[in-house]
Amino acid sequence: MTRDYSQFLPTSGTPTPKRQLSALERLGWQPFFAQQTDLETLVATPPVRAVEQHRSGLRVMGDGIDTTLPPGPEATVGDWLLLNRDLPANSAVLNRKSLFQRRAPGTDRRIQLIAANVDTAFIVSSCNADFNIARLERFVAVAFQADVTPVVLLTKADLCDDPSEFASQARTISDRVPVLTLNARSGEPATALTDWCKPGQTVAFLGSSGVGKSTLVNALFGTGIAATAGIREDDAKGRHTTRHRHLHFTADGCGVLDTPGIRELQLTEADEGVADVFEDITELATQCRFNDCKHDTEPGCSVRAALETGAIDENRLARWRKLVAEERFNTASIAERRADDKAFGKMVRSVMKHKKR
Ligand SMILES: Nc1nc2c(ncn2[C@@H]2O[C@H](COP(=O)(O)OP(=O)(O)OP(=O)(O)O)[C@@H](O)[C@H]2O)c(=O)[nH]1
Ligand SMILES: [Zn+2]
Repeated sequence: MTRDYSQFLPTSGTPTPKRQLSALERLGWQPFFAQQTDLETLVATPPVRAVEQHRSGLRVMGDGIDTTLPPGPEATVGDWLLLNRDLPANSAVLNRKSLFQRRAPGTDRRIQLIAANVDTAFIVSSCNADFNIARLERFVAVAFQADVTPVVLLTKADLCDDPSEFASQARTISDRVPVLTLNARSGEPATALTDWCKPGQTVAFLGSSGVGKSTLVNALFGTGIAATAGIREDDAKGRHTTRHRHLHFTADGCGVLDTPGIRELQLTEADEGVADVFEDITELATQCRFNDCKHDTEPGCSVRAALETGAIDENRLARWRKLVAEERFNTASIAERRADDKAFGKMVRSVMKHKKR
């Protein structure tokens, strides 16, 4: 039998909708991964994607492959590996397009890999009291840092008199972040999210409890959920619960990442993500006279000057200060934290002083 290896090779641009996707493409195989290797290697060590993380190992799927790798590879859900059939624990991990990671709590504070190769992060909040601009900015910073495209979804638009009020607030976060309002319980998500939930794409949902993440995931899967790669578990109350990290695929071939860890991602090692969200303020800060300007009382401070002319918003500046402080604190090691304790206390007091509400 002659096998068709053309699926391994990079295609130019995005696949045309008419072409039938290969098994690998339906798992999220993209030119980015194909370009890292060659045909010979791909035949000897077929690519597989990590879809579930268990204590006992990593479940991986490929073209006609569904197996569990013993612990060994430094890999997480979403990763692409080249399966070494003789020594599965030695399977090589391909370079990642994107990566969510966090620092473990506790003393060693190791970096933990949360999810790899996510294309779009839906940052979910609701058109009600859950809506909190600072929290949204924090999630957007985490997504930027991970190299994942953030999209803000504001659910429960059907329960709110004026959803556009929430949307316009969310649009002030960054002009690089689309904002949508919707009723997650209606037919809207299936059509509103199609730009991002395309075959071969991988998406994740971030947001606090009760905002509608599970409802949105269910809407994407429709009734086809039982036919997907990973079957979801239900607890006694019939509510969907996720006990381990899990990537499952819609009938169309869009990967949906379900992980409890990703919902409460901390802001750590995310200075670039924060800088991206507050691009304007970051840019101004580079123009201050002093490199270490605290934008407080220093002469020649561009940030304060912009504040005075109304070029930047006072509340937004306060949120930036708080996010920068939070990021620094989370990223610092325990030893650094002890050493910086005094400095940090001072920084917090200074933030509080600047924060009007
Ligand atoms: N009317 C209306 N109800 C919604 C909407 N989105 C979610 N809900 C309801 O809000 C409740 C919480 O939704 P979930 O999807 O369970 O929220 P979640 O974000 O998955 O919550 P956790 O699993 O706790 O993280 C459910 O009763 C949903 O039916 C919406 O857009 N409109
Ligand atoms: Zn300054």
